[in-house]
Amino acid sequence: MTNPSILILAGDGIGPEVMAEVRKVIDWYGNKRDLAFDVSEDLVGGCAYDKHGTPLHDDTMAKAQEVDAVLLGAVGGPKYDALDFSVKPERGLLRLRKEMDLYANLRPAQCFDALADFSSLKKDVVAGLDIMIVRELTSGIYFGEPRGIIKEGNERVGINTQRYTESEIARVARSAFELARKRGNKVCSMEKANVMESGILWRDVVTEVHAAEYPDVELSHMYADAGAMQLCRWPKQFDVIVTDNLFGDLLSDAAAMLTGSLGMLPSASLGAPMDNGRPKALYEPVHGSAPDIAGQGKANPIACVLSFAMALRYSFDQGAEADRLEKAVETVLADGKRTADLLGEDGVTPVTTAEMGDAIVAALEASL
Ligand SMILES: NC(=O)C1=CN([C@@H]2O[C@H](COP(=O)(O)OP(=O)(O)OC[C@H]3O[C@@H](n4cnc5c(N)ncnc54)[C@H](O)[C@@H]3O)[C@@H](O)[C@H]2O)C=CC1
Ligand SMILES: CC(C)CC(=O)C(=O)O
Ligand SMILES: [Mg+2]
Repeated sequence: MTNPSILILAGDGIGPEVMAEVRKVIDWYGNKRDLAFDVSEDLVGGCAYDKHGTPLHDDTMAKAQEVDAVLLGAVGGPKYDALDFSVKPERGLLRLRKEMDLYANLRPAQCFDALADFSSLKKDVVAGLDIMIVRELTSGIYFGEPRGIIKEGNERVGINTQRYTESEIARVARSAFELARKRGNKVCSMEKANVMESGILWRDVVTEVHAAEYPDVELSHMYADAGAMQLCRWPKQFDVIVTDNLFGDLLSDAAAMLTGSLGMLPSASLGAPMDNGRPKALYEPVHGSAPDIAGQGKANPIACVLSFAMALRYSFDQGAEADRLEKAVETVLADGKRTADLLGEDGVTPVTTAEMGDAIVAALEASL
């Protein structure tokens, strides 16, 4: 039997730094759990532009379509800010998501007990928090046409289009309802049906899918601005939140801070099942390339490590090993290990990115 295949696209900025720690974890599984993966690496984002003049080479795109899972670090950075929009690093990531048809982006926000004091909210508001944001990932305003910057009279006009079809809304709604059934059985759908036609359609379709296929799941609706407020006020009222591409992007960064840091939030981007019954999948931290700390050994690798835990769960049918890895992260945090982003003012010396990765591997080892 061949090993499951993984394509690593570490990308730019802190991407390669956090991915180096995931490599340690992957190697540990190969050596200690008889869970070997065929790992290949390639370029995406600014580093791909530097080499090929495009943020995603066609060969890389083809490889991504073939493997069992893609692990991505992050893309972008100030070096590429002035590039033409068509070759910006971020466009490489958007192309991957679109062409792999990864429509359901799962962004779990869980607050580890050891970090409940550190969250930007009060301890009782976040302790035990476990919510799942399901963000639509392949449509909406990041992809809609027309788009561009045009000249109108004497001034420029920037245009983006929010566009959703019924089927795009229905399939991500189903992902959210299916997940809810395995969790707290509640879905809150967020849009702005008060001011956007796409929001009206979103609400209608989610309501129809619910009535026809998931009447056992509790469904509520919220305008996304009020949802942002409720996420900060009392996040534990939510179980699964389903929302569009733009609102999901914003709400998940906000949810990250409930857990302590943007460096804590993993994600899984899932598409339709392949021939083997597993979804097409890409796993990546929610954060970006963090140019302000890149190259300094300060990046928190936990979001990327937890993204690999999601790969173990959703792509490789290794739920128990995913639990083991999440537990290892919990142990390391309970032991007081903190990267700089998780430090308060109490004078604790931060660990480096590599030290955090080593500590996670040591905790895995101790779990045997
Ligand atoms: N999926 C991706 O590849 C994403 C790429 N980006 C790109 O990244 C670049 C920088 O964007 P920003 O808005 O600064 O967002 P960012 O997520 O890179 O950073 C925001 C803040 O969070 C901190 N941070 C992020 N990840 C961290 C980690 N693992 N450990 C410790 N601190 C961490 C950063 O130091 C920074 O202060 C841009 O080019 C942007 O387009 C942004 C978001 C997602
Ligand atoms: C490059 C952006 C589209 C990525 C982003 O901010 C995200 O997906 O969270
Ligand atoms: Mg984002």
